[in-house]
Amino acid sequence: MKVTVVGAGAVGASCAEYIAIKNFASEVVLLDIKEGFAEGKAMDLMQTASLNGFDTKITGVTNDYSKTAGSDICVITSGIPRKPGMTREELIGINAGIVKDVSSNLVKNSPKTIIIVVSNPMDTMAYLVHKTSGLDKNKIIGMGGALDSARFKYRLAEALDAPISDVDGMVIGGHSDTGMVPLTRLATRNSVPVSKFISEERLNQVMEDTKVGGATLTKLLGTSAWYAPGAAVSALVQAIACDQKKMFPCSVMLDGEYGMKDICIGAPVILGRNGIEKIVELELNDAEKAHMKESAEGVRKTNDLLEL
Ligand SMILES: NC(=O)c1ccc[n+]([C@@H]2O[C@H](COP(=O)([O-])OP(=O)(O)OC[C@H]3O[C@@H](n4cnc5c(N)ncnc54)[C@H](O)[C@@H]3O)[C@@H](O)[C@H]2O)c1
Ligand SMILES: O=C(O)C[C@H](O)C(=O)O
Repeated sequence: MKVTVVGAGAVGASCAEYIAIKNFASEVVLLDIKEGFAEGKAMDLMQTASLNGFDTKITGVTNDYSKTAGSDICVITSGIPRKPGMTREELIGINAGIVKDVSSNLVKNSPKTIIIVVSNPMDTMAYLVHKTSGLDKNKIIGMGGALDSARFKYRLAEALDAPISDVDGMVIGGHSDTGMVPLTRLATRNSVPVSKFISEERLNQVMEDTKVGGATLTKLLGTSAWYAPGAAVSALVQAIACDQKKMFPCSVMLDGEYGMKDICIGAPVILGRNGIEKIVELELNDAEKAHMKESAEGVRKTNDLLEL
């Protein structure tokens, strides 16, 4: 199993590290445009192998796509992150060109690859890869919901004063400060709806804190987060590589599901060796449907800025 990660920055390196530590891939190629940077990150990570007990071979390359040939899975993290006060959507001007070039180079060298898009604004970047790469739709996956759901569970556990392993919940919709749809109605603590334990007001607070999860970290860190994003990407890569048939909310091209077409937006999917093996349609209530519709309008507005 060969995995390429483009962008050896904060998220790319974190993702490569988690993939290696989980020890399921034979090879991870880190590629960056900055001279020597990916080589340095790869060497540093390889020097943790004997300490962390993994056999995955990590190599770094400067913009040499021939070294990515035959990748089963490629992850795109190249591009700029936001600074405090910015939205993800403001990154489109720089990141769209980068993502388009990178995905075209990846597909040229690995025509059968599955691509996981991470660069922001992620739903629009996933849409761009759908429109320009020629890959089948099951092979293009946007990572956002897995991270947002992890943050949702963190906030739920905090509100419930419970261990995170006790809680379950999912965030669908767009990966943006206003577009996320945390499904509070379906969130549980050991199968019991969380509304049994906390007030509606507290649950609304959990929802709002979840939606601005990325912005909160960006304000604290001065740039956007990388540990949980890297872990979320590695979980998707593992689900595909190990054919786990696990369910994650991912940005997926819809064709009638959730009443939408021609849009990439977060919805639960089953991930396995073929990438997106199924889109799971949940029965949403009217408020959730309205929230999803509003979220989609926001994503479409950003998609309209693309020069396709
Ligand atoms: N979808 C998500 O949930 C999620 C989570 C976190 C970050 N992100 C996004 O991921 C992206 C990367 O974030 P980061 O914190 O790792 O940024 P970073 O600046 O640390 O790393 C980005 C790397 O991309 C490289 N790069 C730029 N152009 C390139 C090109 N054409 N080819 C190859 N490499 C190139 C840069 O040299 C840099 O090393 C940002 O757009 C950020 O918003 C998304
Ligand atoms: O918040 C960001 O800009 C980065 C990423 O999308 C995140 O949610 O951490």
